Amino acid sequence: MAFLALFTKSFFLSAMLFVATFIYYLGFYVCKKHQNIQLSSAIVLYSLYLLMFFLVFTGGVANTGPLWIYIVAPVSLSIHGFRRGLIDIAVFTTLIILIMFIPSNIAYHAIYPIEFKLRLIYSFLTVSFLTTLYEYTRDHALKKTLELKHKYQKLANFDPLTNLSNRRVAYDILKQEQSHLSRNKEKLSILICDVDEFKRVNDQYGHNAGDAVLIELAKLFNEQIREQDCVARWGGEEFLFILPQTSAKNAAIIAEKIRSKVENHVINYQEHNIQITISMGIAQFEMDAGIDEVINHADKCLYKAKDLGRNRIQASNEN
Ligand SMILES: Nc1nc2c(ncn2[C@@H]2O[C@H](COP(=O)(O)OP(=O)(O)OP(=O)(O)O)[C@@H](O)[C@H]2O)c(=O)[nH]1
Repeated sequence: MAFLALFTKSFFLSAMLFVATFIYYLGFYVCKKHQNIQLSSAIVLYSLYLLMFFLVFTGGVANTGPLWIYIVAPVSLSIHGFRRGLIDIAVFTTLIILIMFIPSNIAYHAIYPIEFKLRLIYSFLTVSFLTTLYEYTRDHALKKTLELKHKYQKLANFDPLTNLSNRRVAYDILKQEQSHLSRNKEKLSILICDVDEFKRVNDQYGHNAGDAVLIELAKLFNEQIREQDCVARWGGEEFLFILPQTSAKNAAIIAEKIRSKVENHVINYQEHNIQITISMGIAQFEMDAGIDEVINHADKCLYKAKDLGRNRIQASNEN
């Protein structure tokens, strides 16, 4: 359009269009180079408004300048979203009306027939309304999709009963921690914890009471671990603790603290006071040991702890 205006000797219009092109490029540059999307969109949007005011004021080529104002609604709404975009459009419409209806003896501007001015405003408002409706629906659909994404992500990563990480996430964390281990030569230990005679809790108080016990245990475990540790629901009444920068010896101290905390904790469910105990198997990662191998070690220790009478911890070097 700038080149066309140049060929038709509309030098001022051509210069304005070249300036606008440069400003849009500047907006693009700010976005690309400085990742400042807010600033670049403000540059694009408000320079577009200025160009529109200029085209309506001067008439552009043969008084067709006002026909470009329809692009304002979609650009405003896509840049500033539903609410702010609507405010921008309202302010823009008011200024356009002022420019077109201002008496030409006050400011000399392009003269349009009254029918044209009114129809331009009506059609602009109709396009703005339809664009707003579209933007609202799109925004609503996007929010719903993000909500669903968040919900399914949560379902995929967390156990819905206890809100702890599930087995898959625990395995991923173990893989991650194991890779740190080979790089930093740090120690890493795990605890596998199983509720003792949990079937009895279900049989005696009901399945819902069993669920309440698991929820309370998860809370208690979370309170006992350090920031760098992780506790996950490994299976039915089994939990896995991942303890980075921790030797088996220190893991045993942590395990004993947790075991004793559970032993002395009374879980109130409806009118029942439920007391439970846990057994734990401890294993430390050796440099070239695989994850399954270490889990196997911890599992064997857990069985041993159960065999020795439950409510105890057992480390692999005590086998
Ligand atoms: N309420 C409830 N029970 C569960 C859940 N997952 C597993 N269980 C129950 O946990 C019980 C585990 O029983 P067992 O494997 O026999 O073990 P235990 O009774 O804990 O005995 P030991 O492990 O040998 O001390 C079973 O009755 C399962 O139904 C759950 O999410 N909620």
